[in-house]
Amino acid sequence: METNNRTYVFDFDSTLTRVEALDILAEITLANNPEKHKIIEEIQNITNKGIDGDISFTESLESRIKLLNAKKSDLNELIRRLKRQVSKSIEDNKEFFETHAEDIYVISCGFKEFIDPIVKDYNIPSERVYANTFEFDDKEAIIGFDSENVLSQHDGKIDCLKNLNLPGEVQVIGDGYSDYVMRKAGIADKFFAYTENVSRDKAIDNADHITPNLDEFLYLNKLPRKISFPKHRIKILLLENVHPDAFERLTDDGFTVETVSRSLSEEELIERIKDIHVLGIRSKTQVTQKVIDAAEKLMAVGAFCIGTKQINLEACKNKGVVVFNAPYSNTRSVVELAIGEIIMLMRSVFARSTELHNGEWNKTAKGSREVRGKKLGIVGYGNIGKQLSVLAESMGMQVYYYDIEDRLALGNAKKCHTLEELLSTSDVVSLHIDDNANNKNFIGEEEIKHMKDGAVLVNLSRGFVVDIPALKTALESKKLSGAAVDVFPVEPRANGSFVTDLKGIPNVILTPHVGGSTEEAQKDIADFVPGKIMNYINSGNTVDAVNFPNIRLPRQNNRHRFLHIHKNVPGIMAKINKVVAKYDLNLTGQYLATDDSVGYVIVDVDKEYNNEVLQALKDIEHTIKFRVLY
Ligand SMILES: NC(=O)C1=CN([C@@H]2O[C@H](COP(=O)(O)OP(=O)(O)OC[C@H]3O[C@@H](n4cnc5c(N)ncnc54)[C@H](O)[C@@H]3O)[C@@H](O)[C@H]2O)C=CC1
Ligand SMILES: O=C(O)CCC(=O)C(=O)O
Repeated sequence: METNNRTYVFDFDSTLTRVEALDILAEITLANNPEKHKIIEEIQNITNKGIDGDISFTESLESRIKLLNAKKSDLNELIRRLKRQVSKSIEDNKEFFETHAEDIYVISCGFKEFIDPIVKDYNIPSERVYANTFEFDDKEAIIGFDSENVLSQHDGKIDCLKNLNLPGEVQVIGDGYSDYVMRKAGIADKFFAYTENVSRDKAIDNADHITPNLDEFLYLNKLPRKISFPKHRIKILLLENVHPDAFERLTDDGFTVETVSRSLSEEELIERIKDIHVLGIRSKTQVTQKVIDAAEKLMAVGAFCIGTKQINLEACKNKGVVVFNAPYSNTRSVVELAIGEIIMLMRSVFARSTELHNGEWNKTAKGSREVRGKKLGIVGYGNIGKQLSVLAESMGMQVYYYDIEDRLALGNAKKCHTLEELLSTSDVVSLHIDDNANNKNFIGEEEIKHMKDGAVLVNLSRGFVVDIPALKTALESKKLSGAAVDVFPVEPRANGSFVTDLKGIPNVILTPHVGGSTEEAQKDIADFVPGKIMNYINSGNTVDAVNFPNIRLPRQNNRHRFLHIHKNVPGIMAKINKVVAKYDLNLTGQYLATDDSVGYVIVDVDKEYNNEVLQALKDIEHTIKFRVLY
């Protein structure tokens, strides 16, 4: 048990629990009442007016009890429900209620009948719970409350706290103005507006501190807590119109998230990145060395797409910034677009459609071919190439593929040993190679020469892979009968005007890099990437990181976890262990993952440790980043 000459006075409803208990009681008692919603709304209005001090509390209590029409037996169900509705950060920090049991009080205008059983689980005995009590009739119906209790009176909390005459500094934690009044009256020393469940302007405006959860309260008071750094202090910036689900997932987990619908220029990003802990981007934002140099707090970058060429992965690694992407989420979307475009090109549908848009009826079979039995050449037999192979074959196409790596053929696909072999065989060539810089101008004049006359080319990989002037010439000379291009060597940062040399050429389908832009893909990415980010920030896991040693860590309870990222030079592990030995830490786990340039050590220790150990670990030469998780 610890004490520091301070007492903590907690409100109950919407502070220790996520809800107002009488609202829940109303849901129980009015379950079968046809007027249920109307009555509950009325009760909530009365509750809010009482909390904000707009009507007298006694008046609010009387009116609500009348509307509730509750019985003693309803309280059992209420207690059962409230146990499941304890505020998340209160639940997470149960240890605080154990270590400071002597210093914690509850002063509430709710009722002891349901507060006592809930807070008992948090080590707060009935003697330290100050609240109202119900009055029952002989049939055990709730008919009123003990009107002698000061807490049934307007601003009753003031008298209640005054009567307690608590020693030392008194801190009040609550969501309402009726909690603040104790501070206003000069009986409490500090008022913390607790906004985890509800944000009330009158409380916030008057608070000494606003605490979005108990973590922040404990952090401000330098008290032991479940996580070392409150999550809402971790700032996440999501650019480029990342799907709103990502915002929701990350904010639900407690992070502070900002979104910008477009990509930022290097200068803009340098300015914004300074106080950002996690950056989320898609394919347009360039995370350069200069950006990383300016990123003082950056811990992770999430690429909400497959490609990571836009990120200087080495610069990130050297700064201890872990990068994640979504390698699978949008692959099916790209494949479906490729299939659609192959059919459209082979049938010259866009040419016919454009003519008709311009008022020309041109019913012809010329330049219109089935895909059945045609040869599809897939360049890059990775996650996308392979799926395309399966779908194309199911439409009756003969599939050929070429890859620099050994890739197993799916179905009846045939492997080509050279690019030339594939190009000279295929009626359709579809590019699905990765975004590495060596693939610049991968398809140019020479390669096009090897293609069959009248073949079509589909590029949904990266813009720089195709030499655009060479493609333009081939299309204009009719060497190629069509092309579909989704990606361009230079793409704009935001939606707006855009010009390409391929504009206006018949049977050329142009799309603004939308291969992976489907609702399904974006939703899946918005689930996948935040999951990886949260896993790293919350527990140190680097599984699936693209630039960092991958490590899957076991879950830990009642332990502290130190994360140490350092340059991979000899002797660091020994130095870490020297610190561990010097401060007599009781290790419960130690993990190490390295690559050529960085080492990542995770140290799990028992509850107690000397704070000096943190500085000692930070001070180890070649340390890149160090943080304590919990
Ligand atoms: N248009 C869009 O919206 C989207 C485009 N993409 C792009 O699609 C491309 C493919 O993505 P995934 O299939 O997921 O990648 P992946 O990494 O799974 O597969 C790429 C394959 O290309 C092969 N490869 C690389 N260079 C090659 C070369 N010079 N010659 C032959 N094979 C080569 C690799 O060995 C690998 O098997 C990437 O460039 C990605 O950025 C991905 C998603 C959406
Ligand atoms: O739509 C996006 O954000 C980029 C898609 C893409 O090219 C990728 O995932 O690599």
